[in-house]
Amino acid sequence: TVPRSKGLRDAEHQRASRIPSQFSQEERVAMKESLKGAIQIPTVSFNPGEFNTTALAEFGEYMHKVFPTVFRTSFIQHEVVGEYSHLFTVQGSDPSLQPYMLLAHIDVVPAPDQGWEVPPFSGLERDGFIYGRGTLDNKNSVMAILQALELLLIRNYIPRRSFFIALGHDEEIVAPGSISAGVRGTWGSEDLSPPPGKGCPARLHVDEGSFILDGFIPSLKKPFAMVSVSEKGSLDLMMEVNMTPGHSSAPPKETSIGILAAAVSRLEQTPMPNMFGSGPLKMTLQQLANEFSFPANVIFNNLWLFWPLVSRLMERDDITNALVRTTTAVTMFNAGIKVNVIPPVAQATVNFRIHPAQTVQEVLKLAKDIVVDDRVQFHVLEAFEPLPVSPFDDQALGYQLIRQTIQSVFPEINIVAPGICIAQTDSRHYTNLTTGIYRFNPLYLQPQDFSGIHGINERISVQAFETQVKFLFEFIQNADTEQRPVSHLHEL
Ligand SMILES: CCCCCCCC/C=C\CCCCCCCC(=O)N[C@@H](CCCCN)C(=O)O
Ligand SMILES: [Zn+2]
Ligand SMILES: [Zn+2]
Repeated sequence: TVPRSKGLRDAEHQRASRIPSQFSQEERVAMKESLKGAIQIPTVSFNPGEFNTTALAEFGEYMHKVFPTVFRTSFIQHEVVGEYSHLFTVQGSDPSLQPYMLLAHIDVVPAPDQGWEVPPFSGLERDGFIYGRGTLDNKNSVMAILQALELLLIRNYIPRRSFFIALGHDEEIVAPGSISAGVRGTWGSEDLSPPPGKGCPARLHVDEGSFILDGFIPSLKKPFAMVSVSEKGSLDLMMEVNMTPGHSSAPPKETSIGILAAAVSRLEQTPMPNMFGSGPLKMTLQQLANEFSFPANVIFNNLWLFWPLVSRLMERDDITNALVRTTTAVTMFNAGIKVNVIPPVAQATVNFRIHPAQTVQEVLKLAKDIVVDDRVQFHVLEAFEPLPVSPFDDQALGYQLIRQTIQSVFPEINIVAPGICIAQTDSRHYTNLTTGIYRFNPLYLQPQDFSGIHGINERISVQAFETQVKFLFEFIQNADTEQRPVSHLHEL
């Protein structure tokens, strides 16, 4: 008999053992209530070492409560890393298939009540939406990943391809990333060959960091899925001015506050150079070109000619501006001790998000050339270079698995394009483990929803969360393909 080709057997196997992503009404109610319960636990991380440890510990217990099957399944190992992060190793039946990793984070940024329609840690449901800090960033992913696994296990699913679930508790702060530090510690930070029994380090990661984008580009009426194959770098720069304190009845010409305020103002008034055309954005727009209406489709199909116009148009909106340049955000200003005392010190912190065509050092030098005042001291608090571009061609297993799952769960979406994440994710800690790092949240996002991330009235629709669970339910099964990742060397 002629042996079946591996591919055919693989496809047949996939079809034969496929578990349909249909959930009972009871399961659908339970999953939304589980998300609400997660939102109600205030796992806020403030600054390095400043976490709500009570809430983080409570969240660990909560996961055991709502996902009992995950925790009692023999082929799933659960480890607590760095006291409050969680690493699940799901052992597949075919050890020859290289594993992958699903990343999400438990911690959230603070959320003062002011401006919220409902209390930010209430998890209240209104008009089909669940409100709360973390509903988009990023407890939705924590809960959707574990929920999908729980539902698969209840249906007697056994994975062929091993995978890891890494749930960090310090993603939102300046930190080495305990879960990734813990994982590197377990797997060996430089050595890609793992210790015995730990399984190969994951060859692809899927994390937060992009969405199905709807309404972000004028004249692009249709939503499209952008899978972030890279992410901007970051530079947290603290600027400081020190002066001799004194009586405010005889003030100097300039105080430390005045000097620093002028420096900060110069930074804000002098945007970093527009780098349109160097980085993934041009690729994203070229893939979208035919989705635009006339005359935009002509413009985006001829960027060689129209790029100056496009780069100027993209500057107009805060979000698309973040795609064409290194952004400058003055986020903290602390100074003064008393109304009648000349302030001895003034400090301001600037958060730069670095375009892939620039480096930390280049941005630091540009900032100094803009401030141009020797009385202002520069202190780098944290810095990360822009990440390399992950492969996204037909051979890129991770990208193709995401694309395949998008097309099955969101059949109405006909464009999946690679792009760049304008924010940072924990995936930046894993660049020494894999080149296949992808950032995608299977949710529709409109500009007004983006303002909820780290802002007020962050919310997710019940339907969107259920679809996110469905996506992961499908993705985990799609990953059971026998296809093997191909090592890539990729230049944009
Ligand atoms: C051409 C199409 C237009 C693209 C429009 C992009 C719209 C924005 C989409 C996604 C942005 C990702 C936001 C969600 C992830 C945020 C993760 C986060 O908050 N990370 C923190 C990490 C902080 C680490 C300590 N420094 C952050 O970036 O601040
Ligand atoms: Zn996040
Ligand atoms: Zn965040």
